[in-house]
Amino acid sequence: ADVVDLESGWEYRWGDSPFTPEGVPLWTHDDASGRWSSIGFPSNPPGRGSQTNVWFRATLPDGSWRDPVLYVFSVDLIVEVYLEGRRIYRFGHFGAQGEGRFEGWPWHMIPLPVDCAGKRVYFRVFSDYMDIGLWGRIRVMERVDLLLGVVRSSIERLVIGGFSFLIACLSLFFGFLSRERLSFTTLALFSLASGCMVLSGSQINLLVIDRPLLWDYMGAIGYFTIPIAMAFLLDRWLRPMRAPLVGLVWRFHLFYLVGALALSWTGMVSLADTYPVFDACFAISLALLLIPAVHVAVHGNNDQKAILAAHAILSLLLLLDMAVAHGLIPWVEVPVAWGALAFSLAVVIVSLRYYACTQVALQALNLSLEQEVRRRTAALARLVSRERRRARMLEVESGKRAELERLLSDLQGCKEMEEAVSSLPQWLSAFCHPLAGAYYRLDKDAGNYRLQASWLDASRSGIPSLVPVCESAGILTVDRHWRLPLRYEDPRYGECELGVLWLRIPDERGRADSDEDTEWLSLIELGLEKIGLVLSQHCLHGELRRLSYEDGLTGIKNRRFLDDMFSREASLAARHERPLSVIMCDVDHFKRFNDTHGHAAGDRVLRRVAEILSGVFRQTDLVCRYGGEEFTVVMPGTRLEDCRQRAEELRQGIETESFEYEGCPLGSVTISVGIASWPEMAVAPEMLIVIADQALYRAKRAGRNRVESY
Ligand SMILES: Nc1nc2c(ncn2[C@@H]2O[C@H](COP(=O)(O)OP(=O)(O)OP(=O)(O)O)[C@@H](O)[C@H]2O)c(=O)[nH]1
Repeated sequence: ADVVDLESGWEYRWGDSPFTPEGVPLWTHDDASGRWSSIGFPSNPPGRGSQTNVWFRATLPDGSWRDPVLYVFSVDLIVEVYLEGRRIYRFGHFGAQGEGRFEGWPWHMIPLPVDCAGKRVYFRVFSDYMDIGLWGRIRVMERVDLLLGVVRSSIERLVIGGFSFLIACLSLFFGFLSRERLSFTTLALFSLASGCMVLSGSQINLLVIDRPLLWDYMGAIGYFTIPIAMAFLLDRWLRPMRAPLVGLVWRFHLFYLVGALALSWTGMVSLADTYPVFDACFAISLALLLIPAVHVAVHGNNDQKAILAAHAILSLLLLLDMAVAHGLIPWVEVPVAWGALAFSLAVVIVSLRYYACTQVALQALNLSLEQEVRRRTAALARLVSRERRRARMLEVESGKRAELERLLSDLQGCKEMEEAVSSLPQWLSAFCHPLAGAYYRLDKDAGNYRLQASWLDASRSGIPSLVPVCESAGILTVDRHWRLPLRYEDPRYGECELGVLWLRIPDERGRADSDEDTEWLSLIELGLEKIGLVLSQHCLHGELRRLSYEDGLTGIKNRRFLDDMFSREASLAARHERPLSVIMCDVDHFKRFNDTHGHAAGDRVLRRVAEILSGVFRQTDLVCRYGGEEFTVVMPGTRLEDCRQRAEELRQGIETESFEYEGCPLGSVTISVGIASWPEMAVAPEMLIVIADQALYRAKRAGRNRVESY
């Protein structure tokens, strides 16, 4: 069908037509050509002055239409259309003076009769806006074609607007996820604004909701918000640099948005009038933002550069649209929607990139978290098993300590060192359990250690029966074994080694430096140390005992020893009915000897007599110095006759001995001997010493150098 542009052959006439009482405008009948002036396009005729009313007329073209309509892109501001004196269309309400209010900038579909060709159509226009008249395209066409065209032209805006809304949601979503929350929220605001702007300009809107002003408000909100979002984003990107001008721009535009909407909503100003002011401010703002934007474009990251490029495209398109709207360049439909699309695509790219980065970061985080969890779980397991081991070890340790205390008290209860030492192997095997091992005792003469005990499967782990002497006083690790010496203090020889303990290092660890090994080692070391102390004690006691029983001059036992031992020997003899004899002997005229040869020579004689005594009697006989030059011999199991014989041997031995002192002969000495035997001579063995002493007295009185019995 025909589509004919009606963009020439127009005439205009300032002012408003008078009307007949029937409402017919007289100017539609008045063909006074002189009052009408021709104009290329029915918009902003010259010589407006303060005029708010103007009429336009044109002759409708020829064409074949079934349902023709006149399509007008836009009108400033309200309009009535007349054909043959009859009003065929009205937008807005004209008052009695031909005045009216702004009611939006919709597109217009003015129905025409089928035979409209060649007829004059009149436009009555009112505008107190800076522009007056028709705007954009004016066409005569088939109604269906117009509607199809409207739908077709709207699809682009609907898609781009919808896309912008989607992007706004996406940006909000990323805003919640991202640390750059405010930047993404601003991008969302920007997308929302451009979406509103694009959608509000879609012509199909009026077919859905025929409220032009509503759509214009929506458009204004979107349009006025764009510089706010733009400047706010720049302000954030420029931080920490101070850019007070940028902050001022977005604050001003926010103030303008709220103020303009509030004023037009309350009717104090026309929404249409807020546009030119905004356009001027927007242009200035764009100029002000140019330098900061260039700074960000140079120094910013790729995301910022992409967003800025989209901003630049949208801003240029908006400036172009502005120039068209204010008649600075001829009318052309500026594809502002494409600017919004460019911006939305930039946001999509940034979001996708951010999403990809987030995914990578999330994966890395996930991985590191998993690793951290694994590491902590392992550490926890290690801690738990260590604590378990420690608890077990503590239990073992307290058991071992109690065991050690028992052993130490047992050891202390022993009378002699040897008794204590003999119980050690068995005890050590119990104390060292569950560690397999062996105990060796040092054989100094042979120069090696002899195996005393081995326990658990120690013998299978290659414990030899002999090991060589090692001088080390500390713990050694030898062939998967610990070697721990058992040492004690001997008052005569200093620190001595009694033996060594060999312990097999537990297989499951195989190391000597783990915590548990260290615990074991220190526990056993402590045990050996304490045992060493008790042994040292025994050794010291033995030495003290030896010293208290020994005669300092002759080295044989003294009177104290005799006193201690004699009662025991007497009881044993009585219990076992075993004979017992006692010899008491005394050097004759020793005073004289001393006086003659000196005390030192006397000492020498006494020492030699003691040696002879020790040589004459059996090991089991007790040879003691009774005091001064008097000696006693206790002979368990010896009858009187044997005793007498021995005493005689002794007497003769002394008599025949040639004493000398420092190479000088001292001559000979004699001894007097008294003997007593049980059961031959006494009722009870305890009486023997007294009886022997009396026999000695008798020998002295009988002339000395003789053996006498009681
Ligand atoms: N050199 C020396 N002399 C001693 C020791 N102990 C005692 N004597 C002396 O032995 C002498 C004992 O003298 P007496 O008890 O009178 O007896 P005695 O002279 O041997 O005369 P009889 O026993 O009667 O034969 C004293 O002079 C003591 O000083 C000693 O350890 N060394």
